[in-house]
Amino acid sequence: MGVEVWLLVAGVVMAAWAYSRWRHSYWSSRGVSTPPYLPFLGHIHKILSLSQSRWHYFDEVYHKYGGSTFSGLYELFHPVLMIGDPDLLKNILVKDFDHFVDRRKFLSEEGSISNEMLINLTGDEWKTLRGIMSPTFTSGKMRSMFPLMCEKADALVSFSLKEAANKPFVDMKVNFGRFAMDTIASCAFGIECNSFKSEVPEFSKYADMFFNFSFLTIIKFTLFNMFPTIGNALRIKIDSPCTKFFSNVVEETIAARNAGQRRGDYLDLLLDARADVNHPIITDTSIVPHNQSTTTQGQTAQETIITDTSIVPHNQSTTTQDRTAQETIITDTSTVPHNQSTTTQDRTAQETISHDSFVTNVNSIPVNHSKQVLTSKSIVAQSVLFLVAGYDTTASTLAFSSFLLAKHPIHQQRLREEIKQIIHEYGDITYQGIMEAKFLNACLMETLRLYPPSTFEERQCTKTYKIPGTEVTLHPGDVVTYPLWSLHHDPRYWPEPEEFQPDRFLPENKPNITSFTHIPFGMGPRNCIGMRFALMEAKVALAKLLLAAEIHLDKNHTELKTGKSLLVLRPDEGVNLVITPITSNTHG
Ligand code: HEM
Repeated sequence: MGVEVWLLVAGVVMAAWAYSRWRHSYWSSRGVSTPPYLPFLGHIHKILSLSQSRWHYFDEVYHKYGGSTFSGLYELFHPVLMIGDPDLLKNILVKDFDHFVDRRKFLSEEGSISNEMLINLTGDEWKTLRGIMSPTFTSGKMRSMFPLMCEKADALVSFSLKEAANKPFVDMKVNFGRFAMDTIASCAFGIECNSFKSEVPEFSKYADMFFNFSFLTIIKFTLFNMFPTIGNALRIKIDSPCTKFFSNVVEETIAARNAGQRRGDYLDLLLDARADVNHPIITDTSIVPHNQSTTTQGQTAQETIITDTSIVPHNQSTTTQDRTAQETIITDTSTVPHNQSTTTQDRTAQETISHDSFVTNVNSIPVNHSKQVLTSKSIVAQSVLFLVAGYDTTASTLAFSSFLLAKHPIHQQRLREEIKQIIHEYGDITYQGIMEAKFLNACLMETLRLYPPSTFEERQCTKTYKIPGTEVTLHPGDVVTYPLWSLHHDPRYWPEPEEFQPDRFLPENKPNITSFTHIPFGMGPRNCIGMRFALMEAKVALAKLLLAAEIHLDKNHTELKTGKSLLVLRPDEGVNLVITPITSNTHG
C-alpha cells in the first residue's frame, strides 16, 4: 500500500475517533461526571455485559462514580443520566412529571402488538389509555376480585400440599407462577387456565418465554431500537412466540364477549372504550362492586368508575366527566395524600403502597375524552401486557418472600399469628382483614426492598429541563434511569441493608423511611398500574399458605441464586421449600 492510502486510513481513523470523543463529551460539557468508557461503545459493553447483571453495574456507578446523585452514561453515543438522589427523583417522577411523561420506546418489528402496549406509549396516547385502564385497579374493583383471588390461593395451597406429600421439597417459584397466571387470567378476563391441573401449564410456559431473554435477543433488541429502519429492512424479528399465543387467547375471549358474555372486568373496560365511550355497555355488573350510591343496574361504565373511587375526595365543582378523568389518574398514583374522609381500609390501602405524602399535580396530565376509542389491536395489546406484566413480577415476589420467611422462622410464626388474629376478628380471610394486616404488608414491602423484580426504571425527557440546584440541563430525548436496586440497598437509608427486617415497614417506623428510597413499583403518575392487584393477590396467597403449612428451607437449597436473567430479578433456580401441613389441632 502506498503512503497515501495509509494516510487516508489514518485520517479516517482519527476523524472517527474525534467524532466519538465529541459525542462522548455530551456529559462532561454539562458538568456531569461519567464512569470510564470505551471509544464508540461508551458504556454499552458494561450495560449489556454477559458476566454481570445490569443492576450490578449500575450499583458500581451508584457507589463509585457519583450515581447516588447523578452520573452520565453512554449507550454507544446515546446519553443516559443515572439519577440516584431521592430528592431529584421526586422532582422527575412526580413534581415535574410533565417533563418526563414518557419512557423510552422499546420497539418491536413493524405491526407487532408490543408497539401498542401501554408500557411503550408516549404523550397523549399514553395518558388516554392509562385513564381507560386505571379503573380496573380501584379499591372497589379489588374488593370485587377478592373472592376470585381467594379461590386461586386455595388451589395453590392444596396443590402445594399434595406435591409436598410426595416430594422432599416443592419448587414454590413454579407454583406461585401457576397461581399468578390463574389469578390474572380469571380476574381480568374470566379465563380459566387451570394451571394447577396440568403437568406443564401452557399459559405459564408461554409467559416464561417472555422473560427469558437470551443474550442474542438483547443484542437484537438493542440494535433494532437504535436503528429501527435497518432492523425492519432486515426483517429482524423480536417478538417472542408467547405474544402470538396470548393474542390468540385474547382474541377468542373477545369474540365470546362480543357474543354477549360481559363481566364488567378489565377486558370489558377496554371493549367499552372501543364500543362507544359515551354510552358504554355493561350488561352484567356482577363483578362491579355494589355501592351505596349506585342507583340503576344499567349505569354507565363511567358512573361505575366514580363510585369505585371512594379513596379520592370528590371535587364538587368539577363536572362528572372531569371528575372521572381526575379520579382515574389520582387513584393509581401512590402519592395521594391521606384524606380525612377516607375509610379505614382505604386509608390502609394507601399506606400499604406509599410512605410519601405530597400531591401529584393531576391537572397537569389532562385526558382527552373525545379520543377514548381503542382499536381492536390495541385491546389485544393491553390484554397481553396485563397477562405478562403481572405474571413473573408477582410470582417472583411471592417466591422471594416465601424464601425469606422460611429462612426466618420467627418472622414466619409472627406473621401466622397475625393472620390467625385476623381470622379471629373477621371470621375468615376477608378483604378488610387483609388490608389491615400490618405485619403481612411489612413482610412484602421488605421482600420488595431486598428483591425488587424490576431493578431499574427509565423516563425520557420530553421538555427542556434544568435539574433543580444544578447547572445541568436535560434536553428532549435524553434518557434518565433510576437505580431502584441500589436505592433499596443503600446503607445510608437502610441500616444493615442485606438483613430481612420487616419491622422497618411497620406504621410506627415509617417516619424513618426516606421518601423515594423504596420504590419497587416506581412512583408518580407512571408507576406500576397493577400495584394494588399484585399486592392483594400476594397477600392472599401468603396468608392462605402460612395458615395451612409451615415452610422451611431444604437443606440442599439454603442459598438463593439470582442474576442469571440480565434484566429482571428472579430466583434463577427456583425456591425449593419443605412444606409441612399444619393440622387443625395446631391450627387454632
Ligand atoms: C410485584 C409485582 C409487580 C412489580 C414489582 C411491578 C413493578 C413495576 C415497575 C417498577 C414498573 C415501572 C414503573 C415506573 O416506571 O415508575 C411497572 C410498570 C407497569 N406494570 Fe407492574 N409490577 C408488578 C405487577 C404488575 C401487575 C400485576 C400488572 C398488571 C396487572 C402490572 C402492569 C404494569 C404496567 C401495565 C406497567 C406500565 C405502566 C405505564 O407505563 O403506565 N404490573 N411495574
